Amino acid sequence: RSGRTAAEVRADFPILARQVHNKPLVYLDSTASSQKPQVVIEAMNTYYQTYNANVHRGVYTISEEATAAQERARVKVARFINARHSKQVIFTRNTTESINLVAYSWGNANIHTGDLIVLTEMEHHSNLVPWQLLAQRTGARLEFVPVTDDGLLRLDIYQQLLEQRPRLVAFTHMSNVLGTINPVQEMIAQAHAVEAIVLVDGAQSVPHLPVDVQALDADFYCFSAHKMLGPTGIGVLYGKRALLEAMPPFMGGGDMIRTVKLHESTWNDLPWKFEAGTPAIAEAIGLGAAVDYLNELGMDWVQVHEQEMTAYALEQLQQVPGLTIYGPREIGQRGGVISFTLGDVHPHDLASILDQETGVAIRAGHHCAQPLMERYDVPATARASFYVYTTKEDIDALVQGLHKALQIFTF
Ligand SMILES: Cc1ncc(COP(=O)(O)O)c(CN[C@@H](CS)C(=O)O)c1O
Repeated sequence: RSGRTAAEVRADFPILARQVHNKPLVYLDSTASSQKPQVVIEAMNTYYQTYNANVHRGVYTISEEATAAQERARVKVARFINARHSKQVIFTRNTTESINLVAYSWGNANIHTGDLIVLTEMEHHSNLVPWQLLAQRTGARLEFVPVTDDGLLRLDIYQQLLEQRPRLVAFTHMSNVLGTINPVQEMIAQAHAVEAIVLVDGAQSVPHLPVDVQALDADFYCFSAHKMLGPTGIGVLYGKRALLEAMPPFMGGGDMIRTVKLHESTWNDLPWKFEAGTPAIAEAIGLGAAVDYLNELGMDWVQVHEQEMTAYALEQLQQVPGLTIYGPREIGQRGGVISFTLGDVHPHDLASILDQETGVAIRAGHHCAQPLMERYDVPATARASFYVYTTKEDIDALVQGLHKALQIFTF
């Protein structure tokens, strides 16, 4: 919708004017954390400079302004994912905490010995370990949907697992390693047909794709501000109202209560029942500014831009000798995350050379997805990822860097 070019967008991100090792910074690790536009930085500074106060409690102007700003941010987030009501938007610290909140609050109350939880082989540790801990606490069992050689879920096996009537199904909307975009709407409908509850890990989808939680009919949907142009320290748990109303609090403390006696307390309404203590106020305001920025660009623009960058990158990378790409080749089946290996060059060495020789920043490692590394029999991969500020010149710099690394490592 915006019609702006990535080159124009780049000017909004102060850090992208940086040099590293006397070369322009080429930031290709937005999957780990995105960069921040000036308007997000300014929104947070303005809060600290002109209306810094605690929320919900003060009966003075700047506290009322801070409270209003935080709740405006919540409404913006609710509209951004098309939640029916902003009460369904719980502010957490990050995707990891959002998933843990569901595993402890909904899980402890609803998962029992012998119950089945279905996950997939491509999950991030944050959407795997909380369920392992829940299974250990309750005696539930985990089953996993495998991934094909080119990074797609085995939906036939997903169907078979659903026949065992799991209580809970949890999967990522987009893989942070393979870039695979899963058919979540269809997977949710199939899980609901056997009365399973579905949690979607949206850490890599909300920043990059239009997400409509009502159309998807997700029961829980989780994501982080720092991956979508916002600050670290704040994330979101979206949940269906009836589920959130029925769930016991996750953490106890100030704000999440209605009345407190020495021996027992009653709880506040949604969303505050799940927001104990002083919230991340500046971060909520920053997230609100990030949502405004993305709405200005339009998520359709974001998705199309990233598809263009991904198509160009796949085309260029495939010409690098000895380079192996992991994940779907079809642009419609993947987002702007490309994991790859370059011959037998260790990804860590490759990332260091790229940083030192060309100013290119990519991720190297297991990307908090060790089971997926095992599935592809690699100790680690290199990973390049794209966002609203990525240009073809960035990708050219990466490819030139890879050729330079080949020279260094093959003589
Ligand atoms: C699919 C997916 N699910 C959960 C998380 C966790 O997000 P937090 O904001 O850290 O809680 C991430 C964050 N993945 C980063 C850090 S490992 C990456 O470099 O891939 C993710 O990609």
